[in-house]
Amino acid sequence: DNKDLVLLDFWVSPFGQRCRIALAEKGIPYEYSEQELLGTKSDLLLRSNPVHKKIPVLLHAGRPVCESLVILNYLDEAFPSAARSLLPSDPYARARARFWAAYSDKVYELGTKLWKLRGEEERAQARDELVQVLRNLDGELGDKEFFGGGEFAFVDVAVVTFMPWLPSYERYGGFTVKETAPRLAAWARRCGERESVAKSLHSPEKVDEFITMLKKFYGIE
Ligand SMILES: N[C@@H](CCC(=O)N[C@@H](CSO)C(=O)NCC(=O)O)C(=O)O
Repeated sequence: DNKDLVLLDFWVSPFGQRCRIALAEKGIPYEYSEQELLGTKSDLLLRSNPVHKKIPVLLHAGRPVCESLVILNYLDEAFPSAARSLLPSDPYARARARFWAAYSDKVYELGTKLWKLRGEEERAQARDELVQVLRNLDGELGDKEFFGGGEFAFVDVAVVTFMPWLPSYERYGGFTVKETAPRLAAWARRCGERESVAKSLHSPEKVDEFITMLKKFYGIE
């Protein structure tokens, strides 16, 4: 295995999965290092990301790169001869891709509130905001095959890892993706046919079990 590249990760993390999909798409070998997050974090993780103490962290020749989208950008720049790039070459297209990839984090941020917040009002607010985020993503995708246009690229990698979480968000939030963002739902199925995606994502059932476990862990009914 390639000691030069180590990914500190957590099996169900959509942020870590972004990196796994990018590395697979680019054909870059690396060592996967599963981290303990709910118990005692490893010294390696705490040393590598002392600011956020979060995964994913990419260790490249021992030097830590933190934040999933920063890692995706870094992979394009540090491995220019890899099988493919994820960002387009045009500066304006790159700017738009970075905007939408960063925006998609809201899916997870708001979705988490649906199962974590105790107040009915706060949950309803989070639901309404999440529905709007999904509508905006659906609008940006439009009738394109992928967010990257004709090819699966940067924004697609950023967004697709949240898809297995949506069935749980639908149930906790009381909405359907089919009605809210039908083109996004179809796009998610298309992405799931790619090997890099299929081998990195877990099933909605597994994700839902994980959420149930987290609710118990946090003592949320
Ligand atoms: N903005 C960051 C988010 C990473 C993150 O939330 N990592 C979580 C696991 S996935 O939900 C994490 O490491 N949590 C540990 C903790 O919060 O203690 C990114 O894009 O990399």
